[in-house]
Amino acid sequence: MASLAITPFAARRPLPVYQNLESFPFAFQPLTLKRRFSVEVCGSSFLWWSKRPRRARNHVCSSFLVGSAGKDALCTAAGFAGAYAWIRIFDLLGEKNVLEQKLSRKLIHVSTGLLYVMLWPFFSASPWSRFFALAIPMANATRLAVNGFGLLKDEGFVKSISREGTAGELLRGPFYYALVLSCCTVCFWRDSPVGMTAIAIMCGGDGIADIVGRRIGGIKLPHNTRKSWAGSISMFVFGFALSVCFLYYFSTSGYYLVDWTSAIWNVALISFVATVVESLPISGFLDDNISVPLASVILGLALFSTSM
Ligand SMILES: Nc1ccn([C@@H]2O[C@H](COP(=O)(O)OP(=O)(O)OP(=O)(O)O)[C@@H](O)[C@H]2O)c(=O)n1
Ligand SMILES: C/C(=C\CO)CCC[C@H](C)CCC[C@H](C)CCCC(C)C
Repeated sequence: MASLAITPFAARRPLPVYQNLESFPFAFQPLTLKRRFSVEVCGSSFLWWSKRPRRARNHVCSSFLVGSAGKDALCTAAGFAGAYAWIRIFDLLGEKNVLEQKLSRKLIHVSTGLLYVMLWPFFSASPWSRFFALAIPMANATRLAVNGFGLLKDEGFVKSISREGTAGELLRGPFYYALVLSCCTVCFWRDSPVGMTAIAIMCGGDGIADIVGRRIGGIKLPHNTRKSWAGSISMFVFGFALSVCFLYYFSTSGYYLVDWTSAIWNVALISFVATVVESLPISGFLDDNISVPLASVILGLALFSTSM
């Protein structure tokens, strides 16, 4: 099994969170640092937290939670608006014939999940923040279901998300996609590399395989003549590169420490296995948006388990 690759700061040192946040490279930094004491208390470990006198603890934490709830609500609202606007842009580009429907759909597949994960560090250190983040893919899953079942008819939305322009399609690949983002948010959130690696490979890797495979094509795979070497190699390369970018992004934001030598090997192995799974002729009964993240999560749990 792999050696210690990634260690959450909280597991190593009792009070590191504000130090991590000092290297936080984003616009929300002043807001976070003003609440330094609160962040230390709630964002570190409950063990340390429970050693505080009860009255002081309640006071600090209730003010922290109220402040963080406002910040989290703002991030959730930005996510709702961002997702709506982003899909609308692709809808307009499709309408104006700037992008063909298949490419527009794949660009949405590649970009939305990656942008969603990039939003995670903007949420507060509250233990509830992941549930605020969860509201974003859940709201989009609801939008897909409502349109997919025909309860609402948003033609632009259906056109930019579906392959053939039929509403029923939204209930398959796109719906699974939103569910996978939701599950990774709840189960892994930002102090684990497992979920973000699975998302990077599902969004970036699998999406790019389609874009490159359709355009370059060329020699087909021996075990699946619908897929090409060009598609699979680009899936491996982009899945790997985007996963490494996420590890860098979240480690420099202070969520965990990375031992790069073993982390790179772990991510390469996960990307390779996910690429092999994507290449198998099984998408008729198991959608790529389930098989690829499932394989990545299982392997990620095994490889990163010593350091969780
Ligand atoms: N490893 C891969 C993956 C995809 N492709 C290309 O991308 C197309 C779409 O692949 P895929 O996404 O697996 O097909 P669908 O499931 O039909 O599409 P979607 O994921 O958009 O639902 C394939 O026909 C093929 O031309 C490829 O060449 N090599
Ligand atoms: C076409 C898709 C998958 C088919 O393989 C992707 C569907 C995307 C969903 C409709 C929208 C998902 C939105 C994200 C959860 C949030 C993005 C937020 C960000 C700020 C843009």
